[in-house]
Amino acid sequence: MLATHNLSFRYQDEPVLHDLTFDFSAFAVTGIVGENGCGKSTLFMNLNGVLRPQQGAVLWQGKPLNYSKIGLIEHRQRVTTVFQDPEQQIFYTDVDSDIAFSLRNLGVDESEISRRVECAIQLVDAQSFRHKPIQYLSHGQKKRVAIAGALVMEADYLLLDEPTAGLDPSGRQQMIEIIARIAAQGKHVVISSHDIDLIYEVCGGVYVMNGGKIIAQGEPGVVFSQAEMLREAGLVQPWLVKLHSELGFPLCKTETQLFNALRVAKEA
Ligand SMILES: Nc1ncnc2c1ncn2[C@@H]1O[C@H](COP(=O)(O)OP(=O)(O)OP(=O)(O)O)[C@@H](O)[C@H]1O
Repeated sequence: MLATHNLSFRYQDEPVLHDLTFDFSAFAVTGIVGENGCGKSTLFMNLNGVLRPQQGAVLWQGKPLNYSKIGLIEHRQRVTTVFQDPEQQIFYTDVDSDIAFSLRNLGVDESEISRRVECAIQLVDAQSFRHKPIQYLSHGQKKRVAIAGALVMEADYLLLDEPTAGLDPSGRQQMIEIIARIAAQGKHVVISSHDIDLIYEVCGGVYVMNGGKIIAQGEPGVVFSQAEMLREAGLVQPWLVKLHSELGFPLCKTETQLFNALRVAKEA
């Protein structure tokens, strides 16, 4: 449903994205990895219609995005974005009002707003801090509020820009669980990150970007086995893939799976 076709974008004289063809419908969770400055955030702003490509197109159901005011309002109800810095998306001092902001702007009925806010709060596990003023929340909690604010749109696609940036290990683990819960609800999630371990663990498909181009795509275990390609893109292999390719450990998606496999092998 959400895709791009030969999309190229430049800021004034600086070309940033080159001839990008993505299909984000094949997997529940798709990852885009690349080093700082390779164009991930610029791509997201093209995908949600904030920026418009000079060549090629963003496609919805195979048709080029309609950039009229109405077209963009419709598009943003199908594709919502959560940016890296939650402060950019926080407008109120209380959690519930902040999460409801976009729906109130759209004039959605108050009982429907309450229903959607409750669902979003459950999904991001925000029950324990929903009554605290937002300014007292931790960075990780603010990120979860920003995600809830996107989830209430009940869009088909959620774009997450660097969802684990600035999170401690337990916040990171909670984010992984939240992404899994969102995907289990039948939504598509697209994650842009240079946290390659995250992308390896949660994504069904992955694109590697370098210098605004796609240099590899496919199943994460296969793509991330190409150590030389990743080095050229300024990335390192996920540690679980490295253990497999360099030391012959079983290829596992998560640390838990690896420990279980090693325990079984030890007992055998
Ligand atoms: N508003 C802008 N005007 C001009 N150049 C910009 C603008 N925003 C980004 N750029 C440039 O576009 C390139 C891609 O930036 P972008 O933020 O999309 O990369 P990124 O992969 O998201 O980086 P990071 O991982 O650091 O967030 C960089 O060279 C950046 O300097």
